[in-house]
Amino acid sequence: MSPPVIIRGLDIESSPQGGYTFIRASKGSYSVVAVNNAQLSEFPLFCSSAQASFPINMAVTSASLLFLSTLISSLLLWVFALSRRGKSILHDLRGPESKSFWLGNQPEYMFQKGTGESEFKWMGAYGSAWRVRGCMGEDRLMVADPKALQYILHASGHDFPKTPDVSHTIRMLIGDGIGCTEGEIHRRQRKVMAAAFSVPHLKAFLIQFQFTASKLAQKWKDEIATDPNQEPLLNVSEWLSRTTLDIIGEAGFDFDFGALDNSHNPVTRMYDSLFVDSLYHGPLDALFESFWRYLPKPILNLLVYLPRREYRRFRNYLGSIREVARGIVRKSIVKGDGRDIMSVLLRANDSEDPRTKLSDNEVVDQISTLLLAGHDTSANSLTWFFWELAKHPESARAIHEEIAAVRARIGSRDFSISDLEGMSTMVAALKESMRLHPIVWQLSRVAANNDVIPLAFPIITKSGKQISAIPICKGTHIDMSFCSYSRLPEVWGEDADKWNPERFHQLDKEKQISLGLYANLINFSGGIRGCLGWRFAIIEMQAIAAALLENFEFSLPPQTPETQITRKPLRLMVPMVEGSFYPWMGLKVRYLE
Ligand code: HEM
Repeated sequence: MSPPVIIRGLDIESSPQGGYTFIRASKGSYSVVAVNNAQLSEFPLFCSSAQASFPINMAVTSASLLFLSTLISSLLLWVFALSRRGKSILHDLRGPESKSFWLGNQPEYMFQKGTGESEFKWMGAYGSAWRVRGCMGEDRLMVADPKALQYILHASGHDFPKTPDVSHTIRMLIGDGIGCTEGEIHRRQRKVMAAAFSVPHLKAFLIQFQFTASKLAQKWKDEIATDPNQEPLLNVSEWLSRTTLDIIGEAGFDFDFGALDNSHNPVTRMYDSLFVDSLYHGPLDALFESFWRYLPKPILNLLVYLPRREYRRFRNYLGSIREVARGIVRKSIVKGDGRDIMSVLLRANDSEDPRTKLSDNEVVDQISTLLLAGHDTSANSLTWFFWELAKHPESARAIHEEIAAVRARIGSRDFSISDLEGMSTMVAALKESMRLHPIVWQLSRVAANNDVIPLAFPIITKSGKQISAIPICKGTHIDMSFCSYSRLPEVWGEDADKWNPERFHQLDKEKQISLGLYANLINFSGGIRGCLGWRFAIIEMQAIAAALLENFEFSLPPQTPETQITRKPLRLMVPMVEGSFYPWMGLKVRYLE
């Protein structure tokens, strides 16, 4: 009897395919117990012992056919993988051994318990660049080196596009928005969108950020007033997510999602669960997605119709968001003179050459892009910031004092951009928290040509040579490990693993290799695909942080296995406690009288 096959992500009670019913048989495996509701004796999936209702000869024939086709395809894949391995010139790079030909090292970093645990170990052993194995023996390059990242993101234009699997997953969520277009289409979309992110426009949003932040502060005061200990445990991650959804709604599209007022708001609820299915991703998903790069686009576009819960969720999400987005575009066109991002974008688009203008559908899909790119990203980054302050009360105290001093100086008016920028203790703590917790913890790219990647910090190869550049072949996959760069001792100092906001006052900027868009951090990526909303995010995060830290103090709840936070490596790095299915960052919040 062949061993049971692990199928993750299937509903236990029923499967959409052909009326099979599955039950969990043993550790993570599933067995078929009924076909079209006819009860069978239980048998592991794909096993030939379905004699209870299949005729024996039919079962044997199908099993033999299955065995033969598996053997032939395995052989073909093996030959294919070997031929690819021959082409790779990464084999002299040091890197972790892989336990599986099929999956390589992928499970060690895609499904690790805490984001970066494997990469930090590898970086310690091999330096700032190393080889990892992808699926089917593929050699991939993993880099944390600032010069290498600089070269891939900034210097090489469109020579390192996104990998097709990643691009396609993004396309399932945002349609044809800027996040998944390449080459000329990307250039065209970015030009129009950049107009909406000019500095004067963004500065005008400060009032909106402050209005929504004070609404959140009022909600928390109400929660505190009704708590018997005046110090409730709040899921800060969820509150911030609702706050930033309302902000991007108002500032982005002059649209009120009402997320802070109503947690049952359908859009908020869609976001709450959008990525939960990736919790169930397992090795088979990694293997499946590694084939995507060989599929032509028309076939890729059909994948979303596969009967998987995750894809169904993505389809429903994109359908609903496009409905909302069409309404927003209609309203902005009628209004004509709005100051929100979408209105500015529409005006910029109108004055474009008709040949390079965004089509109506492209405009609609920029809304889903901005919603996805511009809401949980800021919320998540702020969540880690408040967590760090709860762990480091001395830093929090210094910030409270700094804000109080500014308040004493300016009286009751709102903080201006220069007041916020002048809060150097708070700004340094925000940077330090972003450095320790880059929520986009890695990005993958593929080399469009044979190339040579320069390194700032030379590495030693397997054959003992010291090299300061890595030659790569066209088609090589590169995993840019943002979480590793952010802890590189050569860049951040020997205490790179530790919380030390002071470092941002002490770093020798002359010695650092200029990378990324803000404070030499890589959180916003960089170059031609760098985050368009980074200034928006910085002003937004500073405004929310100041509004909350002027009023509240954060502390950790008693630490038990149930309250221990892990940095879950989902599509974004999110806080979770073991066994939960939603982002969770429970902090005790006290009102500062
Ligand atoms: C702390 C908050 C944020 C972080 C950490 C962040 C991070 C990133 C990163 C890493 C990328 C590159 C993704 C890739 O290459 O696949 C990106 C792209 C992008 N971000 Fe952000 N982002 C943040 C906030 C925002 C906000 C608030 C907006 C809009 C209001 C925004 C809009 C965009 C857009 C439009 C792109 C696509 C750029 C392109 O492909 O050319 N982001 N962001």
